[in-house]
Amino acid sequence: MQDILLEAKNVGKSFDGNTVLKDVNFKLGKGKILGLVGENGAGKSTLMNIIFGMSVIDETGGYDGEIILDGEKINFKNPIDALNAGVGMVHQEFNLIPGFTVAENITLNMEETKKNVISQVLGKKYEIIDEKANITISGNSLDTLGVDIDSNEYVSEMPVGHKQFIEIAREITRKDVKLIIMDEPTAVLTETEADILISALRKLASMGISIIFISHRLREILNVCDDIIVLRDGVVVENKPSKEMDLDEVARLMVGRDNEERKKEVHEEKVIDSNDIIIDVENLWVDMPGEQVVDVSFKVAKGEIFGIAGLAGQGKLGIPNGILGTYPVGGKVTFKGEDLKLGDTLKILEKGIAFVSEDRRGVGLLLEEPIYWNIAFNAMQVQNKYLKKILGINFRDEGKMREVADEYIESLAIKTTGSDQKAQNLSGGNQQKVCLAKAFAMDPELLFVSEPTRGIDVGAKELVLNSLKKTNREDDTTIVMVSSELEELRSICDRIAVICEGKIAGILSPKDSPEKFGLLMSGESIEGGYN
Ligand SMILES: Nc1ncnc2c1ncn2[C@@H]1O[C@H](COP(=O)(O)OP(=O)(O)OP(=O)(O)O)[C@@H](O)[C@H]1O
Repeated sequence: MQDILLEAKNVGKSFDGNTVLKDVNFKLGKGKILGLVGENGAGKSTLMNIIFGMSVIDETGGYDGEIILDGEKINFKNPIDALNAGVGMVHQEFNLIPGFTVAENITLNMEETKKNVISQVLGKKYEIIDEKANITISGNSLDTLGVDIDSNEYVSEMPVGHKQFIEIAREITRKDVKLIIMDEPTAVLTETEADILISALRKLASMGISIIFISHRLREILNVCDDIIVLRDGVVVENKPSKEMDLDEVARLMVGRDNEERKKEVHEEKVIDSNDIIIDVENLWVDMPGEQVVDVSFKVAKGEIFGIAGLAGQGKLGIPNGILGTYPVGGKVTFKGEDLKLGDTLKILEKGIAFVSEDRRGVGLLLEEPIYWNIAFNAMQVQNKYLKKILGINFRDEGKMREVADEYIESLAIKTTGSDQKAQNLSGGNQQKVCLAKAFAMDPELLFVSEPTRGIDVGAKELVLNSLKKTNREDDTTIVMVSSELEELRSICDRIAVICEGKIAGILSPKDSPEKFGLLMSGESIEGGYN
C-alpha cells in the first residue's frame, strides 16, 4: 500500500444553494502527481480552493466532507494555515510584486536575515535582509526547475512565462513543502517552456513532493501524471492511473458526450479584396514590459482574419495592447483611411474597434458586476446601445441588456446560474467567454483578440474559434488574433505574421509548414514569404 499524503472524503460544496461539488473522494500518494481535468466550471478550482483554505470557501458557508493531510483532518481557514502545513498553491492569476526582483519575490516572507547590533538587543525582527543569501536561495530553486532566469531582474520586466516559473520557484522554496497545487500552470507557457515545467514536475515528485496538476492540455496530463481524476459537473466520473487512459477517453469523459457534437462548423467561404485595407500599421513601437514592440508594420484587408504568432516575450501581445492604449505607444496607424489617435482608447472604441485582452481579470471584466452588465457595458457606454428614453432622459434598458446576455450565455455555452451572477463568481474559462461576448455585443468592424482560448476546455475551444469565424463571416468583422497556440491560428486565420524580437520576422499562409513557422519564431530567415 502506497504512502498516502492527502485524502478527500465525500467533499461537497454549494454556493447559494447551487451545488458545484458532490461526494468527491480521492487519495494522493507521497511523491505522486495527480491530474485534475474537467470542463470549464466543472469545479476544479473550487476543490483546490477548499484544500488550500482560500477564504472564499469559509465566507460562502464552508464545505461538506473531510480533507485529511498526513493522517490528520484539516480545515484551513486561510492560505497561511495551508502554507504552514506544507501546502502551496500556484493560481491561475499571478501573485507577484512587479516592482520587486525575482529573488525578492521568491524569498518574500522567507528571507534570510543577518544579525546586527540592534537586532542583538531588540530581537530578530530588527535583523537586516541578507540579499546575497536570498539570491543564492532563489537561484537554487530556479535551477531545480531547470530554467535560466536572472534572480536580480525585476519581475515587471519579464514575459509571462518567466513569471509563472517564479511563482512555482517560490512554492518550492518554502520549508517542508509536501504538496503543491498547480491550477493551469502551463496555460501561459510556450510549448518549450511547458516541456521544461513538465520535467520539473517529475523532479519535484522524485524529491517526495506531491503535486495536484490542473490543465486543459490533456496530453500534458497524460504524459506527467500518475493518476487522473475527471470531474464533470462537480462529480468524479473517473479516477484511475493515467497509463490506463488515452486522450479520447479523457476528452469524452470530461464532456460526457462525443466531442463531435459540439462542433458547429462554419463553412461559408469568403472573398477578400486585398486592396481594401481596413487597418494600416506603420512603424509601431510599444513599451509593454516583457512584450516590447520595436518596429512593426502590416496591413489587414477588410474581412480578413489576421493572425499574430510568436514566442513569449517577443512582442506579439504588445501589438493590440499598444494600439488600444494599455501601454505607451508610437508609430502611425490608419483605420479606414483615417489616422487613429493612438493611446486614446475611448476614441478608438468609438470608431468600431473592439479588444478582448489576454488579461481578463485585470482589464477585461468588471468583476463586482453581474454578467449582463459586463456583456452590455461597453456597447452601452461607447455606442449608446441598450438605453431607453423616458421624458427625454436616457435610462438603462435592463431588459434588453439581459436579453443580449442570455443570447451569448446560450451561444457560447457560458456555465452560470444566470445573467445576474457576478463575473468574479464564474470559473476562469467562463470569464473568458464573457470577455468575448462583451466584444461581440459591440458588433465591431475590427476586433483584436488576444489569447482567446486561454483557460478554455478542449470541448469549448472549438466553440470559441467557431464563434470568431462566425462573426467574421456573418457580421463582416475583420479580426486580428494574437495567440501562443500556432495550431489554432492556422485553423482560422487567412495570414499569420510571426513576431520575433519586437519585429515581424515574416508573414505566412496558414497552409505553410509548422517548420517554417518554427524557423521564423526562432529568428531564422526563410526562403520566400507571404505578404
Ligand atoms: N464565489 C463563488 N460564488 C458563486 N459561484 C461560484 C463561486 N466560485 C465558483 N463558483 C461556481 O462554481 C462552479 C465551478 O467553478 P470552478 O472555478 O471551480 O470551475 P473550474 O473547473 O475551475 O473551471 P475553469 O476550467 O473554467 O477554471 C462554476 O459554476 C462557478 O460559477
